[in-house]
Amino acid sequence: MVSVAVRARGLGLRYRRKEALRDCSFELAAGRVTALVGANGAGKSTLLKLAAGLLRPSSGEVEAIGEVAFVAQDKPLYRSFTVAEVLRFGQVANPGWDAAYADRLVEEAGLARTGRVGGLSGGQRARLALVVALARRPQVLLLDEPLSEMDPAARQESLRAIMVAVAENATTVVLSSLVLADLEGVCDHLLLLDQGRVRLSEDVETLLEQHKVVAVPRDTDLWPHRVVESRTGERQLRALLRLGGPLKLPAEQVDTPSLDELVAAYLRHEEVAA
Ligand SMILES: Nc1ncnc2c1ncn2[C@@H]1O[C@H](COP(=O)(O)OP(=O)(O)OP(=O)(O)O)[C@@H](O)[C@H]1O
Repeated sequence: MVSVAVRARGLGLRYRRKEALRDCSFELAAGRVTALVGANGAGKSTLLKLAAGLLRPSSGEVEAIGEVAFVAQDKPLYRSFTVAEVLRFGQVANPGWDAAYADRLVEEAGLARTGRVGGLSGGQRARLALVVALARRPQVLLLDEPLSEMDPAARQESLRAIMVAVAENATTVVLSSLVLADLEGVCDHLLLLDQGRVRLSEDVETLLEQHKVVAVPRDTDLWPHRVVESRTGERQLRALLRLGGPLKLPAEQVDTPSLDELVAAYLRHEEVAA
């Protein structure tokens, strides 16, 4: 049986006037990497803060099992501290701190120990925040747009560090991102938020298997498949389908979408009520 590391049931959060999350239910398996995606304002940060215990739900509940580390979008670190001081503070504040691992990660990130946080670039600060989170050896690692300010090399290295942590400690990772291309091949699970609701919470492999892009004559009957998105030309119909059974089309009319394309199509199209 798969053990669950993060579980939400009927989770809702209302900021004064704004309902940021509504009736969200999902389960994330331990040791998996979840990409949390959605448009600006969809509720990603709110969901992570709730899972980290920094906000209290207005309704329902969310539970993360074990030691949780959360890195917020603005990567809060004391600007007047040096990198070495940040690490020392991390050690004092966290009983599970792995100092040797922290040193190694700082070295890999090329961060000078004597440099002050205030003098780091946004991307370097993001890497340091990630080091601090990883060095706590948490069971659940919640990262709010961890890669957004990093250059491509730093993104790759940070993702690698996260993947090593997952492999070594079976860490459960949830990371939000607006750019999915980075996460393709890294995430096992997709949690897609749409205006505060869970639109998809599924295994990435299953999602990719169950969606196809087809280019067919206009009058083709697509039943029993569900059309996520379609574009009709003069004679052709191009559609992203969620399969409702075997797809009986010639191979040249069928393509597999990338995860990025799939998510973009879902985000462009609001759910049509059944
Ligand atoms: N402190 C707050 N007070 C009032 N409304 C808020 C607050 N924080 C967020 N919101 C609103 O709640 C909704 C969800 O915000 P949230 O930051 O969770 O979205 P997000 O998906 O993380 O967005 P982004 O991709 O832009 O970071 C938005 O409409 C936002 O304006």
